[in-house]
Amino acid sequence: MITVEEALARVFALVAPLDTEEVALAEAAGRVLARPVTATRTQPPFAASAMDGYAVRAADAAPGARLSVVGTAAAGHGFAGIIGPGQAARIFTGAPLPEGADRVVIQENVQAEGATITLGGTADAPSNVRAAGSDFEVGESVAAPRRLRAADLALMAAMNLPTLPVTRKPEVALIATGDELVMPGEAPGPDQIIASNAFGLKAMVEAAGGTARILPIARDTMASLKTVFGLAEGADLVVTIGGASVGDHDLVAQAAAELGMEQAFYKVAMRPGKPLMAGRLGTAAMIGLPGNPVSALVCGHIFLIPAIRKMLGLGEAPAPRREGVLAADVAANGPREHYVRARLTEAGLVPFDSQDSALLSILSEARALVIRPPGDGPRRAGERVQYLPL
Ligand SMILES: Nc1nc2c(c(=O)[nH]1)N[C@H]1C(S)=C(S)[C@@H](COP(=O)(O)OP(=O)(O)OC[C@H]3O[C@@H](n4cnc5c(N)ncnc54)[C@H](O)[C@@H]3O)O[C@H]1N2
Ligand code: MOO
Repeated sequence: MITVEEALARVFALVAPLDTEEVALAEAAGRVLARPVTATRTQPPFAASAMDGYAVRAADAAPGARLSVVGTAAAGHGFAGIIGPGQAARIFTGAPLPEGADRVVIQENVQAEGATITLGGTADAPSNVRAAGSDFEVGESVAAPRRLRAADLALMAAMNLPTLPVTRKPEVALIATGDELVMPGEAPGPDQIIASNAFGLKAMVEAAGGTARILPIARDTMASLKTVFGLAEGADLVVTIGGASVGDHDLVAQAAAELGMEQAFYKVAMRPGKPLMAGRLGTAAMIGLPGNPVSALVCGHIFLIPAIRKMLGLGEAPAPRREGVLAADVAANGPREHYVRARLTEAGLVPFDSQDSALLSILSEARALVIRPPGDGPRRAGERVQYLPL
C-alpha cells in the first residue's frame, strides 16, 4: 500500500491544466483566470468628487468664506467652466472636478442663499476628491491564475474587459456502481438503498470549479459497467464509486482494465479510503473511489478536488490543512493515515465516537477531519493536531 502523499503525486501525474476559453464577464464567476489581464482604462479617469457639495479652490476653503456658485457638475455631466477665486460649483458624488477647483466642501457644511454660499466646518477638512487613477491606471495587470470572485469581476468590469480568458471547466463523469442502488426518488426494493455518494461528489466538484455529470447507475456486471464507462466519453475525469474492494461483485478494476485502463495505483494507507484506485483511461484520468459514503467523500476532498484544481491551472497542492487543539483524548492510531470526523467547538476538536465509514449523518455534522499520521501514539486533550476543515 502506498502513502496518501505518494497516491496524490500519482493522481497529479494523471492530469494536466486544461486549455483556455474566452467567456463573457457575466458568466465568469467562479472560473479560473488563465492569463493576466490588463486594464484598458484608468479609474477614475478624471479627478472626481467623493461627496455631494460644492467644488472650491482650497485657498478659498476657509470657514466663513462667501463664494458665488457659477455652475453645476453632476456624475456624467461635468461643468466645462473654470472655478476662479471666490467662486464655487455645485457638485455631486462621482462628478468630474471642474478646472480650478481642488477641494469639495460637503453640503452639510455649507449655507446656501441663492447663488451665494457661506462655508462652515473646519479649515483642515478632507479634500473629498478622488485623484485620477487612484483605483488603477491603464496598463495595470491583474495576476493569474485566480478563482474569480465577486470583487474581481467588478474590478475587471471597471477595467472595461467584456470577456475574460478562463481555464475550461474540468468535466467529471460520476459513475455509481452496485446492484443495491437506486436513484433518490425511486422506490428501492427490500435489499436496496439510495445512491447518495454521487450527489455529494457532484456538489464538491462543482464547488471546486468543475462540472459533474451523474451517469446511470452501473450494475455489478462487466457488461453494465462497460456500457456506463462508454457513457463517460468526453469527460476529463471519470470517477467510479464502489466496487473497488475484494468482494466477488467488486468488478470496477477488471472492467476498467478490459477497457484499457493503465492503473497508477490501487490501495492507499488511509482510513477511510483504503481501496482507492487511479489510472489513465483513454484520454481521461480515472479515479475509482471506495463505495462507503464517508470513504468516497473523504477521498473526494483528498484526491478529487486537488486534481480538479490542477486541471484548472491552480497548481499541485494537497487539500489545505489547519492546526487546531484536541478537546478530547484520542487513542493511538493504526498503520493507516486516519481522517477522523470531528466537531469544531470553542474548546477545540471533538472527534465523534463512531468513525464507521458508512455514517453520512456524522459526516454531515462534522466540520473537521483530524489527520492522524500512521502509527501516531495516543494524544491528550490540549495537544495540537492538523485537520482539514469541512
Ligand atoms: N474483505 C474485505 N472487505 C472489505 C475491505 C477489505 O479490505 N477486505 N475493505 C472495506 C473497505 S475499507 C471499504 S471502503 C469497502 C469499499 O468497498 P467497495 O469500494 O467495493 O464498495 P462497495 O462494496 O460497492 O460498497 C461499500 C458500501 O457502500 C455502499 N455504497 C456503494 N456505493 C454507494 C453509493 N453510490 N451511494 C451510497 N452507498 C453506496 C454499499 O452499498 C456498501 O454498503 O469495502 C470494505 N470491505
Ligand atoms: O477505507 Mo474503508 O474506506 O475504511 O471504509
